[in-house]
Amino acid sequence: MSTVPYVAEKQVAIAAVRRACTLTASVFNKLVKNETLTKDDKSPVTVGDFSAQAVVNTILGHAFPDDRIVGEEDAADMRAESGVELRNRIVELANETLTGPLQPGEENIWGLGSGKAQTAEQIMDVIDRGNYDGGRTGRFWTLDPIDGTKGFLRGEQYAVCLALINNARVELGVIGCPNLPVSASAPTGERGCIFVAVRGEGAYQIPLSPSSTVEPIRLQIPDLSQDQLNLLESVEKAHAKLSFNEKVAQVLGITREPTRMDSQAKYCALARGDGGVYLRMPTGAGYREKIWDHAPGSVLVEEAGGVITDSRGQPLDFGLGRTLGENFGFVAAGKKVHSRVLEAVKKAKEDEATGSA
Ligand SMILES: Nc1ncnc2c1ncn2[C@@H]1O[C@H](COP(=O)(O)O)[C@@H](O)[C@H]1OP(=O)(O)O
Ligand SMILES: [Mg+2]
Ligand SMILES: [Mg+2]
Ligand SMILES: [Mg+2]
Repeated sequence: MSTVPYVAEKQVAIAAVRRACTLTASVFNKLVKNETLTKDDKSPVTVGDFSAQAVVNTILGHAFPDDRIVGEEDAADMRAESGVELRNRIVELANETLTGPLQPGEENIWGLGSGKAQTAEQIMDVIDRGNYDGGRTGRFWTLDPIDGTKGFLRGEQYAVCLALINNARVELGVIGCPNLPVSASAPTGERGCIFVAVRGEGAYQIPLSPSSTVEPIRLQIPDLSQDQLNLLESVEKAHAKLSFNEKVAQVLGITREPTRMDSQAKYCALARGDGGVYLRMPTGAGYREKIWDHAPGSVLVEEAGGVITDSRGQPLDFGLGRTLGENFGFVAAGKKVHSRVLEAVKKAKEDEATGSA
């Protein structure tokens, strides 16, 4: 008799992402000026990022005490003498979310709905449980508490992203998108969805609200016709070489405008057929992509029948540590389109090298 893998992990991951999404959505409406910091790499981080990491790590810690976590944030700024205000706000937000009443689907998750608040020290320690370095062997989670912080700050797309990796293979991915329309055909309609994939078990879209009775939707990347095809790409010019995307689109004969969207919501859009190709090329500034920025998206795309590789067609390696190593960019698409895109990238690179474009 075969058993369905990762049932408990999936339930816990969905509950954790749901709670974190409730937190980030409410923080957005209340954010004030000094609640956003600039990190050493010049990227922004908000009280929402820290407290969402505290919430997810706490839930994972209760459910799977031996599991390690590779999380984007750490508590160093909160521990600094100047960080008192920041710390108090994050502790308040995290406790508010963790002590909220038990939701459907959380019945077996110990520690939730207990009403028991954590101390500041405990919150900082639990955020720092995300300091694991990753690697080739063993089991660990990756967490990006707010992916696309710039999109979050603009009130646009962002995502809470969680994945489980075992021996360098992504086994489970859960992506919460509080601002993503439930259906691309109703862009001004209801917003908020979660995307879930377990290796070998398919990719699904489920409602963000735990009390919704809407059934999961199985996702399969459709075979898009040439005139339906377009590129999914970053909003931020510093994150991806958008001028190169334009050349690739030309080579492919794509006529539709690209869809620009922050965060791993791009992988979710691809998985449900809202756009045919996610192309992310390095800007040349030496940025190394992080495993938490692609782990859940990669399993989602693969389980929706698609393919994800670097721009040379090589598989992504999640066993190298916190980063994906040397950055050759990413190509994700349905099977047939993917090989065409790799050819087009090659051609655009050659044209660039010979100056013929
Ligand atoms: N210089 C950079 N180049 C590429 N990606 C970056 C850079 N700085 C931050 N990022 C990360 O890129 C992702 C956003 O990409 P996109 O613009 O396509 O949404 C985020 O994970 C963001 O981190 P963060 O999680 O802090 O927002
Ligand atoms: Mg960040
Ligand atoms: Mg990110
Ligand atoms: Mg982030």
